[in-house]
Amino acid sequence: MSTVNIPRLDLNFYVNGDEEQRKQFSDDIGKAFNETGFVTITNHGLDKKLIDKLYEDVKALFALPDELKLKYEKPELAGQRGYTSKGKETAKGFKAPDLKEFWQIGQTVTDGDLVKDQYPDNLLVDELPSFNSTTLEVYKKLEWAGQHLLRAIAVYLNLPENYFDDKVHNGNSILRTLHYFPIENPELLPEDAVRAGAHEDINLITLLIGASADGLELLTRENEWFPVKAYGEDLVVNVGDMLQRLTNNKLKSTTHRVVNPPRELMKYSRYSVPFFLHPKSDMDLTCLPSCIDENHPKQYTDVTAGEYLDERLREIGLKK
Ligand SMILES: O=C(O)CCC(=O)C(=O)O
Ligand SMILES: [Fe+2]
Repeated sequence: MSTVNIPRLDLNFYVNGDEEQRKQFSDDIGKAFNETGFVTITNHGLDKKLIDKLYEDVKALFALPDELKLKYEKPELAGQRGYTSKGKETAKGFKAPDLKEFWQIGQTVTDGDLVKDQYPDNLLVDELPSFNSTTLEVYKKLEWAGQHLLRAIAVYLNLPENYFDDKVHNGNSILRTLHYFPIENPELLPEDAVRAGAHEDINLITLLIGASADGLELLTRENEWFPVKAYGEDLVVNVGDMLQRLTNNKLKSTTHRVVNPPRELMKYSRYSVPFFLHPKSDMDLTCLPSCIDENHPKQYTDVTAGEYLDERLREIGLKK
């Protein structure tokens, strides 16, 4: 099996470090995003207590009866807010849907920004007020961490440090709480049914809480699957297709999946919480001129983030 370097980086080095530490952080994250598309991040601003509380609330949500959760499934929202039931999302190129259900929370604009009109309101879980408040707090904290990671990436790309700031302020980010549900009879599953089929994320970067659980794997350049492991409460952070597009493939949106556990463990749940950091929909994803040269001809047509998101949601069956 090939070995893959997924460095563990301390966000505090970038946020509060001296010049040398900040430069080191930018270089390290840029290099890892160029090579494997994945890093793990410590000192990201979410303490263990908040993460434990989040998982407690997420478990309580999915433990609610299916009929009750279905009350919060709104097909007109294309899964972007509230509940998406089992069997709804299918990775591109797969026949069987992923073995998961999820709940998504979007942006809450409170500063009068006109972008508010573009976003549907979040659905609140009447039965679990603490789920609503915890996820909102986690959303804000991950937005903060993501903004600082993008600053470090902008420096690596020789852009102004604040290049992404106004593009992600009040952006269309999504916090997804995920439940890979127990399967009592794995032998009855369709052949290609997995927890999450091989895919690339759509957004700029993804910050994932809970990747200490087994199952997440990335596809190496040698076309081998390699397990991604995070230490303790570290976040796993990876490049999505929007950032890959913007950088004309300089930063890699690496294919990943969540495999099924051994048969005897299929009857246990797996939970995870990715935060998909999206810009506002008017962000121009045209390849940066600095990422195009003789050896790296332009690979993508010009598109805005909003147009691109629409196209991708149709592909995975969430938007009709
Ligand atoms: O559950 C995980 O560990 C990863 C989930 C994921 O890749 C996704 O939802 O895009
Ligand atoms: Fe993903």
